[in-house]
Amino acid sequence: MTDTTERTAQPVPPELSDRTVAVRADGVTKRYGLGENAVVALDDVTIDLTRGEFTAIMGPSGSGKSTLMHCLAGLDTVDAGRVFLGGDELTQMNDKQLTRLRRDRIGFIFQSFNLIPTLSALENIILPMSVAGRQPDAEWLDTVIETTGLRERLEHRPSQLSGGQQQRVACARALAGRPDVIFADEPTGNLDSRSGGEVLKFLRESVRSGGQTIVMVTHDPVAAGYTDHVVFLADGRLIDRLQEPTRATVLERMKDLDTRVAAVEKEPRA
Ligand SMILES: Nc1ncnc2c1ncn2[C@@H]1O[C@H](COP(=O)(O)OP(=O)(O)OP(=O)(O)O)[C@@H](O)[C@H]1O
Repeated sequence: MTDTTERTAQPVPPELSDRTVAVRADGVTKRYGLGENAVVALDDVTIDLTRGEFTAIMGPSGSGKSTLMHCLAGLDTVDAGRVFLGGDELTQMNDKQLTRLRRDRIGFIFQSFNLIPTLSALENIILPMSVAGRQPDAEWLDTVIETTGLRERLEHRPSQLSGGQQQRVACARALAGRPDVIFADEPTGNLDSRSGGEVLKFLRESVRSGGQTIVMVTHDPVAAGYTDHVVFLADGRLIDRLQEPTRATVLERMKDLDTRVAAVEKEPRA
């Protein structure tokens, strides 16, 4: 449950009250450094991510993908603009509230799996709930274990699992608490194409059958082809979107991206 007592009440944009928007960035700007050395990592980014969709964030290296993900997930502060998770404004929350929100309402999947080496697969899967003092929903946990194909591996430690199996543990960990949204940062970056494909199929299935909302940063057009829609960043700005992407249409759009990047770079910043 969200504690609203510690933050200043701010009007929530009315369109968020229909509950179809899972995550929203509204005019978000993020700078790193000061003065001449300042880097504008995000430049007035406005985006709505729909509940129950699988979204890919793509763009060239340094375009702001990770920064956007971190700002949307309450892992980083913004310099201007507002970020919402459902009807709750992250940019009005203090550190304690953000920690609680990330723990209770957001799942994370990282390229490097980030499993605890001394814990078994099952202990890793239920760790966020254990930390939060919550009991896993036994039926849902069983479904997650079944669909990730980990039943025979639950007692194994991460070092006893393949990369693909470790990432499936990380996926199961992210899904087990039924978060409002899962943020995945290059989840298949350390996997061979077969294991990567299995993880992506699983993520897509959790969106299609389970109604999960997933936001994934990726460089890979194949990975983006598993999603419902792709947003493209260049130089900290949102420059394009693609619905129902396939590997081919993503590749085609990426070819066009260089031209667009050149055009964006010519535009003066506000
Ligand atoms: N902590 C930081 N301090 C200073 N500059 C930063 C910091 N984090 C990111 N940046 C800069 O902000 C810009 C956007 O970085 P970001 O990591 O979001 O890009 P990205 O698209 O995720 O890149 P990549 O695909 O290479 O991971 C880059 O110019 C980067 O150098």
